Amino acid sequence: MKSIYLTGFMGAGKTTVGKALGEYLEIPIFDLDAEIEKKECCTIQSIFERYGESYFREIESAVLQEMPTENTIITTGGGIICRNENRQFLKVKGFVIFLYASEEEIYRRLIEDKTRPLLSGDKRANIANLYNERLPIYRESADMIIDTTGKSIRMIVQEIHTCLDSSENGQNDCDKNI
Ligand SMILES: Nc1ncnc2c1ncn2[C@@H]1O[C@H](COP(=O)(O)OP(=O)(O)O)[C@@H](O)[C@H]1O
Ligand SMILES: O=C(O)C1=C[C@@H](OP(=O)(O)O)[C@@H](O)[C@H](O)C1
Ligand SMILES: [Mg+2]
Repeated sequence: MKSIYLTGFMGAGKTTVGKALGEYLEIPIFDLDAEIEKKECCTIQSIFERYGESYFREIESAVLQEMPTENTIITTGGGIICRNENRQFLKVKGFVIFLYASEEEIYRRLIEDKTRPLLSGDKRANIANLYNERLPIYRESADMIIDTTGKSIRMIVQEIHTCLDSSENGQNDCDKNI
């Protein structure tokens, strides 16, 4: 089985859902941000502060390509789809599940968050700008779309499981209209 890559905006629940999905399906799971922090011995915030976003993006692409491409769940950072190189990699190597959440829900989930450098300052405006810019790209690069808005982690995991089963049987009609 090709590895499953969870994509979506910051706060969509990629890291949280990925961990629960890995436990449920008994598949190993890697979180790209956690792998980057391990490799750099530094938090994501410090990497942005010290070296800037473009350095972070270089490391992110390199780490993406180091991850197993079979039988693994990879939870990506929200910006993975910004680079064409990464989109091509995901398209060829993986099965991409876009975790959607409404902009309002993203804001609610991240209202207290201080760990995401791209949201520092005017959080509402930063979310709105990036969200509108990225939404079509998440959609286009997805093999499956799951709406997480208002759903518990358990519900999302079960929905993904059901959708993966129907996709194996040649059907994939999960939340195509988002
Ligand atoms: N379905 C959900 N419902 C409510 N809160 C959620 C849900 N999924 C994630 N969260 C919360 O949103 C925040 C961001 O989740 P996280 O997994 O780090 O998202 P991502 O990795 O996509 O940025 C965390 O506080 C997490 O507990
Ligand atoms: O959307 C982005 O550009 C980013 C998302 C973050 O990961 P999460 O999506 O897990 O928050 C992290 O990779 C970094 O702060 C940049
Ligand atoms: Mg994450």
